[in-house]
Amino acid sequence: MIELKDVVKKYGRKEVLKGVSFTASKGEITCLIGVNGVGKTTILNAIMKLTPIQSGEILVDDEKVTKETFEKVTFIPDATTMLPNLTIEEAMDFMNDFYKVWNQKRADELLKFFNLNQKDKISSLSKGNTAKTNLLLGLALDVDYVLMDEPFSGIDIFSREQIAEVFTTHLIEDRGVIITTHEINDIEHLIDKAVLLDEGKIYKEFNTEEIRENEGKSVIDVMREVYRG
Ligand SMILES: Nc1ncnc2c1ncn2[C@@H]1O[C@H](COP(=O)(O)OP(=O)(O)OP(=O)(O)O)[C@@H](O)[C@H]1O
Repeated sequence: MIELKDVVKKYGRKEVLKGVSFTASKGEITCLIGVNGVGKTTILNAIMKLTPIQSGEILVDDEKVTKETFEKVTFIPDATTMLPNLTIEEAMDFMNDFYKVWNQKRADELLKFFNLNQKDKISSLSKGNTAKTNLLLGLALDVDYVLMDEPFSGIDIFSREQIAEVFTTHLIEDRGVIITTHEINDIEHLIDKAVLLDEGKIYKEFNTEEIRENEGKSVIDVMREVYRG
């Protein structure tokens, strides 16, 4: 389980996270939801220690984040291009050399799943194929937790559907996923838990199936209540 306990993050004097606490379990897809600038990416960066926090705690499987944690967690950034000068094949070789948790079999399956051509240079890929390549390079690591920042950002409906489909396959397996997205429609039916952020705090955290069954509400219904008052 990934656990944030009362995390406070400031950029200069601006307090972006004002005591954020939530958990994300293995085997579940947890979706961070909130308007632009609320701090979703900051949370993912803080989990990866890419940005320091002022107070609070972040635990992975009950332990503080250390270098070893990164054999358990991978971060798939938004559509920015990783390793632009390489072909997809060269990027996979690079990952293979760099990470002992690289799983070539799963990489080959993902290549096929996303219909990518491994001879293509990454800098020449469309935005949708760049996002798919980023997902391939992240999901082919044998780690327990996957953090994804806006995997659907700026890409067409068909690519979004294909990316959403990967969540329903064995390629995700029983890993824990934390995802940020504004495209809730694409994955509403796939997420297990929603964490709604507002003004630097968790406004609401709920199990999507429970709220569907008990209150007959979708994630979007709850978002409307929260953000539109
Ligand atoms: N490196 C930085 N230096 C200063 N301020 C920053 C930095 N990174 C983010 N911020 C600010 O922190 C706030 C939260 O940013 P963050 O990117 O985490 O939001 P977000 O919820 O992911 O937004 P979006 O939905 O637009 O991606 C914003 O006001 C942003 O301007």
